[in-house]
Amino acid sequence: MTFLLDGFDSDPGDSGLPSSAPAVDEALLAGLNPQQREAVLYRGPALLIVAGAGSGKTSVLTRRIASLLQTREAWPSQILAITFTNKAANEMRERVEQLVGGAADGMWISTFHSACVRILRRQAEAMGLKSAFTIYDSADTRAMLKRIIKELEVDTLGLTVPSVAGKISKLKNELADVDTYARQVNADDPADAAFLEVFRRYSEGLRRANALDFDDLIAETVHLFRAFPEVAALYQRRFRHILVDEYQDTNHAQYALIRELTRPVEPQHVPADTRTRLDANGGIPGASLTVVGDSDQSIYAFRGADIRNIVEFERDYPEAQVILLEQNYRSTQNILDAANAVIASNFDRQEKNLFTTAGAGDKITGFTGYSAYDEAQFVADEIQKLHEAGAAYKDMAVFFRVNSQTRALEDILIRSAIPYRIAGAPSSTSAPRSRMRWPTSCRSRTPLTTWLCAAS
Ligand SMILES: Nc1ncnc2c1ncn2[C@@H]1O[C@H](COP(=O)(O)OP(=O)(O)OP(=O)(O)O)[C@@H](O)[C@H]1O
Repeated sequence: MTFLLDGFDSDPGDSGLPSSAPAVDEALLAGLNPQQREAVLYRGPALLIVAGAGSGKTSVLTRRIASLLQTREAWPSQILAITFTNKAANEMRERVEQLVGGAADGMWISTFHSACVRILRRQAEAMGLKSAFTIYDSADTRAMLKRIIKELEVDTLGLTVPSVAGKISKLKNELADVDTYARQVNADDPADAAFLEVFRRYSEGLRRANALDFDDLIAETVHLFRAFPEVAALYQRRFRHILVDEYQDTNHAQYALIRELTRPVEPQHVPADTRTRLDANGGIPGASLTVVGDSDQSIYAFRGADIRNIVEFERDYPEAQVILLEQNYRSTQNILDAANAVIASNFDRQEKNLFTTAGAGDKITGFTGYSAYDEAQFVADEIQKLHEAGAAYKDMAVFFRVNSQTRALEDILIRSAIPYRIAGAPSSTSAPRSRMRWPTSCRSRTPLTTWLCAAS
């Protein structure tokens, strides 16, 4: 087996982890508050930046990366920055490039999934896969599961495509495969036994198709590193600075991946000609890890995010430095006080108190309506008032807890001829509206509802 990677065993300067502040160009630090500045400049094995909403974490992360490049503490290829979305990765790359220009070329700024795809394509052979493996998206997964459930006729046991897909995803995010699950399953329970068989056939189907699903990308990379320490060592040697954004939303597999990547390189995996500083045992110290997050902003618990990853960071990395970013640059103090009061009752959180120098601002208005339509009418009236006072519609936003709540507001906005756009969810108006909105009236068949039903 041959392993190919970019040249990286020649650090710029000393590759160790200096603990004193580096000589960073002051222009890069311009405008930062003292905590942000410390978060950019701190050097050590592990750093947790607890960043409240709107506290400038993106500015800090990008400047931290830029400072590593500018001071030549790292080659671009030695930096791995992980974000949660491709959009965030592109934005971060652009912002780093604005700060250091072409010096950012060759740096890995990507999502967990993209980074794992790159690693797996290079090392696929070790996994018994062809490097041109296919990636199954959720539609491919659903199609295969639908076929398997039908073949096995297990829908009668309550196994649906979404429930099975969700359970398989959860297991993979916990790094459990078919064999691990088989050991813990209750074989006397027909539904459990059926699920195990579906999971088994699904895994075999993926392998026959030389395919991996989204969750496999991360789990298989972890398995690869654990099964082939020499492969893990390649990436441990390569990435000397690992930065992870939105750490509160990492699941167990993502957490395990970061743990593998930040392990020290064992002496037997250190090339004889390395110019990297070695530790007392002749190995290479683990990569420097920076994570940014906020337990109060965790939003992915439903898909396996484990808030303990951030809350227990200091246990996992005992030498970690913790820096709190509490100054908010987006909101007024009244809004922050309300937010602080709400998040104060979150469990498992790092204590912090958001503040601003922007002043108290307007008071918050609370309104309790009698119905969803009552609430929606209130919102629409407020929008009209603001608009008449000179505010542009595009500068206003309405937030919802669940997508289904858009329906009442959309109805009222349409009626009031207020232009709007739904972000992040399908518009409820694309659903068969009259049938869903007037089911009772349709049965009563007044002339108006008859027409509405006919139009649906
Ligand atoms: N030191 C600072 N002085 C003035 N403005 C700042 C400072 N730091 C950040 N900001 C501004 O605060 C806003 C939020 O910054 P940024 O987007 O980096 O924050 P964030 O923590 O990533 O936000 P969120 O997590 O809520 O998305 C931006 O408009 C940014 O320009």
